[in-house]
Amino acid sequence: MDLFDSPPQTLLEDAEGGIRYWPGFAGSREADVWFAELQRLAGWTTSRRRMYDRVVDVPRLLAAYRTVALPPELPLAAILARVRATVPAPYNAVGLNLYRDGADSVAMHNDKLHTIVPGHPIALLSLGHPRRMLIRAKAGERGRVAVELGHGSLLSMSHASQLTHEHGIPKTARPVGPRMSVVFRVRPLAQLDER
Ligand SMILES: O=C(O)CCC(=O)C(=O)O
Ligand SMILES: [Fe+2]
Repeated sequence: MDLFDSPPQTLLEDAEGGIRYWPGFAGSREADVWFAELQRLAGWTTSRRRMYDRVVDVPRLLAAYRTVALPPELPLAAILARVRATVPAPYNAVGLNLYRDGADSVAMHNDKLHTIVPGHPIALLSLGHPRRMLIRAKAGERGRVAVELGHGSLLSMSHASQLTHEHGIPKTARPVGPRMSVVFRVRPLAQLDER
């Protein structure tokens, strides 16, 4: 069977496709090129967030585009076409995260519900050094799944899964190189500029 026809691993089942993982979504040479171009050319920014009574740096770099205005020097249109062929949806926004080293992370969360349209998935391409994602039920037994998001892999998460589960990329003390995620979402029109 061709690598690109490989079926996904199902990490969570629900009525909307659950959470699925394609380890070999992109070939490693192609993923190398995407990583290098995005690292060099995307409009990376730092951000600050209120955490309780403090304002802290978001521990990763961010970039965001609407799919109707993708900069032509970035490989995002090609990536989007490939992602849509595997996880079809009318994606209108792409957010990029760059984890510079093991100190960069994203805390356990679900994607903000007012910024994603019900019924549509979130599709997440990973590039660069593998990092572990934890997925945990919000209630009940709180069973936990860990998935090592490899270079060139794709993860899809249903909208429904954002109601029942949290996900995050914990910091790691292991020496790790940079890792990027390229996250396609269907945003409500009024929320297109929100991350
Ligand atoms: O980088 C990742 O794999 C996760 C990013 C994420 O959860 C988000 O951007 O909401
Ligand atoms: Fe998320």
